[in-house]
Amino acid sequence: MTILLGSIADDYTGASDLANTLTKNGLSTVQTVGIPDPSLTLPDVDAVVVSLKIRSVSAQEAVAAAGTAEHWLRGRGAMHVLYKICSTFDSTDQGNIGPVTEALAELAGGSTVLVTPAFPETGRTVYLGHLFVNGQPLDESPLKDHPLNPMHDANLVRVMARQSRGAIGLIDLPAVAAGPDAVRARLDALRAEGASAVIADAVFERDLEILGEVALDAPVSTGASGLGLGLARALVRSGRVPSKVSTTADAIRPVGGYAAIIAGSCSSATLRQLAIAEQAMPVLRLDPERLLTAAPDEISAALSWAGERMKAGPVIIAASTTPEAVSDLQSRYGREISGRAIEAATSAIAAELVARGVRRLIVAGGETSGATVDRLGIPAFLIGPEIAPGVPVLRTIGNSQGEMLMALKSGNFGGDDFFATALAMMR
Ligand SMILES: Nc1ncnc2c1ncn2[C@@H]1O[C@H](COP(=O)(O)OP(=O)(O)O)[C@@H](O)[C@H]1O
Ligand SMILES: O=C(O)[C@@H](O)C(=O)COP(=O)(O)O
Repeated sequence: MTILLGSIADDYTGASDLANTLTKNGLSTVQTVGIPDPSLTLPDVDAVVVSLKIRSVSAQEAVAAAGTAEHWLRGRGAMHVLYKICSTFDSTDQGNIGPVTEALAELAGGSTVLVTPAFPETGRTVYLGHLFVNGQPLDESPLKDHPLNPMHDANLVRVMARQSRGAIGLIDLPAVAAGPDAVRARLDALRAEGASAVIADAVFERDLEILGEVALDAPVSTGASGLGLGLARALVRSGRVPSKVSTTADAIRPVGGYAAIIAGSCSSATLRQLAIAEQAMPVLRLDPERLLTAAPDEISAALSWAGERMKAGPVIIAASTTPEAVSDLQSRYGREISGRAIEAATSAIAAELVARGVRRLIVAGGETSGATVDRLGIPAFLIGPEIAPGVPVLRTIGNSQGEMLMALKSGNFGGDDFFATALAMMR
């Protein structure tokens, strides 16, 4: 397999979001979970997105894992590697976007890296280095209440500078709108001033097409699905994409079995989606405190609750709760401990449901999805049709339970009726 574009995604929902965007924009794509075992047969594709779970680990651990993935991707022919980060720049002052970006650049010979989390289709735009989420500055958006990485600064030049060794520059919208040569000139000037990375403004898809074209001049870029769109369209325009057989149709053949939804995201979008779904299907609200203090009992109670119900139709099991309840739990048990314990419990429930016949599984939340996919031991996914911007139907490859259909929903993505829409596409 020789690939054109490689990507390292910092979480699993983000990886499926990017794989969806690349597929929609002309690159056949497969999503792997970590570096696949050499015995796993992958289809011949244009792009591979390696999913890692490194968004909230230490910078040192993230750099090491990303370096190994980069080596694997380059070994398969990737000329360009995109470090896929969250469109809401989820990270802390201690990492990991800056350190991983700088490390990947060094591995590739030391270029200044173009960085943009803009993804206009989902309302993420960057202007004068400031990130807006559906029109609200990042620090006033629901991301200010994220359970693991609350975002309190919309100025990405500042945010990334706090995480980086080198200086961070800005390529503003007038330069981007002026076209690829103006961006190249600005990038050269910032490189001469010693910038290790530059935040690039982008408001419309045409801005991302320009940035994608310029990004391909270098071996590494950092961004969200919007930059993926720009890179894919630039590769297609350049005539470098051979026509390969689409794997999408294969990805949605029905699998049967029971259907379940596991939610660990506490984002406002997921809370709304759960409230809507609750009117049409059974929803179990887990007791988050018991997931920390009496997990085995709470897990077996959830499995008993699901037992007969899932034979009649899809069921939802959710740990998700309001920002007030999250901070109350965290003030008593700690942020990290609460998050990880709840992920362990929700993934254990998911794995047991699969053992009992669930073959269509939707997971809401990035960390929650990562824990679940790891627990199930799924090595890779084919990319099916889009359920909502950023969320495709996935078909598992190479897992011991047999083929399953899954959707890994970023907490913030999807319309109010996301769960019903997804279930209708997963038969
Ligand atoms: N009731 C709760 N209280 C505290 N933390 C929770 C609760 N429910 C879920 N969590 C944790 O919140 C985090 C949500 O992150 P994630 O799954 O990545 O969602 P998102 O996609 O919205 O970022 C996870 O670590 C999850 O275990
Ligand atoms: O870029 C995005 O917004 C998503 O692809 C993503 O990474 C979301 O992360 P989670 O909200 O933690 O799922």
